[in-house]
Order: sequence, then C-alpha cells, then structure tokens
Amino acid sequence: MASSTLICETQPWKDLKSHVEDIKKTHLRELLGDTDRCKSMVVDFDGITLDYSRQRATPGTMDKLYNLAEAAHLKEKIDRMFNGEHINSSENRSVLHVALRAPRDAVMQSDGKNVVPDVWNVLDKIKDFSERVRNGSWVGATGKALTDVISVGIGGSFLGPLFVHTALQTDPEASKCATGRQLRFLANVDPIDVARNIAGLKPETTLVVVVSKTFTTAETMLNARTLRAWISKELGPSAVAKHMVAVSTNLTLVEKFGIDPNNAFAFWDWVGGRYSVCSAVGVLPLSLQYGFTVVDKFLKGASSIDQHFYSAPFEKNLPVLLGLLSVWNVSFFGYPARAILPYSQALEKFAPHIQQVSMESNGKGVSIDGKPLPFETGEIDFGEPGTNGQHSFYQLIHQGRVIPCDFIGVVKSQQPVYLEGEVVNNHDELMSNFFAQPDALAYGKTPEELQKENVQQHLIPHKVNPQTYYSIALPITTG
Ligand SMILES: O=P(O)(O)OC[C@H]1O[C@H](O)[C@H](O)[C@@H](O)[C@@H]1O
Repeated sequence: MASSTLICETQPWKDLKSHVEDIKKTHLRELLGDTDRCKSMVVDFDGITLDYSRQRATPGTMDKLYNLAEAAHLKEKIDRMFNGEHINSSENRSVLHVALRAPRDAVMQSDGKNVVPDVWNVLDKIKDFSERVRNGSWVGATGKALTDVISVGIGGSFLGPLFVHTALQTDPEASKCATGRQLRFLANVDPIDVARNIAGLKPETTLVVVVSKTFTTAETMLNARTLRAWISKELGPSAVAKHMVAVSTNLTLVEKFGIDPNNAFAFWDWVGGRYSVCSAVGVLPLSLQYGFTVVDKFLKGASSIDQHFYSAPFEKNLPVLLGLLSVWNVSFFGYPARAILPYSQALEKFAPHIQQVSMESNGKGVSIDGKPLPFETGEIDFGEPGTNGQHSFYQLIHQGRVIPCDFIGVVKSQQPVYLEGEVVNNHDELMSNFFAQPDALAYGKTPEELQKENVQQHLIPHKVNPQTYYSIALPITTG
C-alpha cells in the first residue's frame, strides 16, 4: 500500500464492509451457541484472560481483521516504533515510551542514541531521592520530615499517575509502604481544587512536585505559582528549594521558575505526555508515596506487556486483538462508544486515563498524510466501576443503544470479604471455586434463563472470562 492510499481503499477493508452485513443478521445468541468459536476467542497472557467471544465476530471475522492489519502494515509499524523511528510525523519524533520500562541492559535507540541508560539514571535518582524523603534524611525548611506530597499537573501529567495511585491505595503491600503518608493531585485551574488539595496540610511537611512535559501549560504553571506562594508565605522564599521539585523535559524553564535543577527529574521529547506515567511523571510521586520497590513492580508489568505486544502473533496478542475489535466496532458496525467497566474500585480512575490515551490518540478526522477520512475512527470512551454504573447508565445499554462494553473482572480482590451465605463474596478460595464452575451455573442459572432475563443481548463484553461475564451480568438492576 502506497503511503497515500487510505486503508478503506484496500481489499481487506472492502471484504470487512460486506462481511459486516452478514454478521448483522446473526444474533449473538447463535454465535455463543458455537462452543468451538467461543473457545477460540479466549487468550491468556501473564495472568490476564481476554475473552472476546461476546463480540459480534466469528473466527472468519478475525481472519479478515488480520488481513486488514497486514494491509495497514501493522507489524512493520510496531517495529518502527520499537526501533525509535520518527513515527510521530507531526512532531517529527520517536514514540518510545516503551523504553521507560525497559530492563537496565536493554538497548533502545532514538536518533542514534541508546536511551535506556538515561532512563535508568533518572530512575536511580528517583529511588535515591524518594528514599531520602521517606526515611526523613531529606527534611523541609523547619527540619521536619515531608510526609505529604502534592503533585501538580494536568492531562498526561496527572491522569496516569492518579490512576496508578488509586489502584495501589488499597493493595495490602503498597498501602503498608504508604503508612503515614499522603499523595494528592492538583490539576484543575479552578481555585477550589487548590483549596481542596491544601486542606489539612501544612507547608512545613509538604513537598510539591510540579509535573509538566513542556513547563508552559497555563493551568499547571498557575497552580505551581499558587503553591509556591503558599509555601513562601509561611516559610519564606528560601524554603522553595526544600519544598518544591519538578518533573519536565524543559529543565531551562524549571530553573527559571526557581526550582533547583538538581531537584528536577528529566524525561524526553520521545515520550508523549499521555504515555508518560512510566517516566518521572508517575514514578516520582508514586515512589514518594509507596517506595520505589513497589513502583518498580508496576514498571516490570508494563515491560512484560510491551514485550508481548512486540513479539506475540496477532492471534494471541492482547493489545492488537483489542485494537482490531475497536476498529471492527467503530468503523464497520458504526458503534460510536465503548464502555469501560472495571468490577474493582481500585480501577476507579482507569476510564479517565483511557479516555486521554485512546481519544487523544485516535480522535482524528484525517489520515497520517492529512487526507480527510471517509469513515469514523476512534471510540468515545466512558465508564465507571461496577456496580456503580449498573445503578446509573446501564439502562441505556440494556434497552437503548448498543454499546460495546469492556468488562474487567479480578479473580483475587485486594480486600476480600466473606460473609456466609452471601451470593456476592470474593474470598480467595471461594473465588477460585467460582471460576472453576461452568458458565452461569455458578449462580444457579442456565444460559436460557439468562437470555430470558435479557442480560446479554445488548452487551458485548470482551475482557473477562466467561464465568466473570455472568458474575457481572447477573447482579445488574435496571430499575
Ligand atoms: O505535561 P504538559 O506539558 O503540562 O501537558 C499537559 C497536557 O497538555 C495538553 O493538553 C496535551 O494535549 C496533553 O497531551 C498533555 O498531557
């Protein structure tokens, strides 16, 4: 395909266009009756099970989507990304956030330079600094330990770190490491957000981390000046050196602002803001709160899925499968939205993070060459943790419009509860028994009964195993 050819002009696209008309005539019930089909649509990697059997797709659809991926040169594009080529053509730069979690001995090049040693220099600096703050050897202007951190940033300098913080808060190991400490996030330029962030905190025990890739974002800079005034008013201007640090690619502006460059943590232009959670943007505030050891585990998890994305064949490749199914739903079925429904309160901030990652990346009206696209791209992402969403917008999903849903279930809760005789329990042992049950029977209902209750007709989840689907679908109330 010449680079100026639009993907919709290729044969695989045309094949999918006619194929979708056939699938539209097929009820999901029929698709679910085909056991071999359902079995072929479950993929495991590293403790994650992706079940996309509730998608309106057949193995034949998947083959056609793989052909589309080939026509789009997807594998070559993944390779070009990992090789540090300038695939961000509008900014003429590499897109190499995967290097942020690469092992210390890995080699990843941007503009002819191995960037991994630079990444690890900053990680080592964060480890050292966060340990000194946490163990009280770095103290504030009055000699007191800094127990509270306010991270000031917006967009990618906020949503990823907030999501991970929320996910770790109730993890037993992480919460133990955070004993006696607080981490807050100031994003909104509305002064109400400032007031809420500083409520109950004292400047003498607070460390402010100003996070901005550019160090020019109006909201962040105003909030940073407001907190600088809050510190100076109470402790004098010289206290800023002990109470404010920065994360940025623009170290010149950091220094101009009055933050000691030694207390600045760098990242690089080859990291897109929305993908920056694994840089100092996320690693610094999270290490201050939980310790570097905990955050390092998060980086290793991200590295593991990077390697999977890079090397797994498309039929087994979780990110590729999810991407292809999004294209199928949005560009062929014309479903405009996708609901992200984690059945875990720890993933409460997952949907807002994905909103930026997905919508800021895929919200395009033109091709990479600037040609207007004659089809819709990118979905409208929204979501809430279950069961909260059930008592809110699920009514529309049941009886209004078709919205593909990504249900996310967890086998082992961070905070299990077991009450004898209760249907909804998540005690470890009970959950493993539950997952060993055949579909639906775990709740004593047959698939036919479920169909009568119409719980699955309009739901097309694809991120949980079959048992989880029913465990999620059954408690739904629509009143
Ligand atoms: O990190 P900063 O430079 O302050 O940028 C914060 C945000 O600014 C803009 O809205 C960009 O579109 C976002 O991608 C970015 O995350």
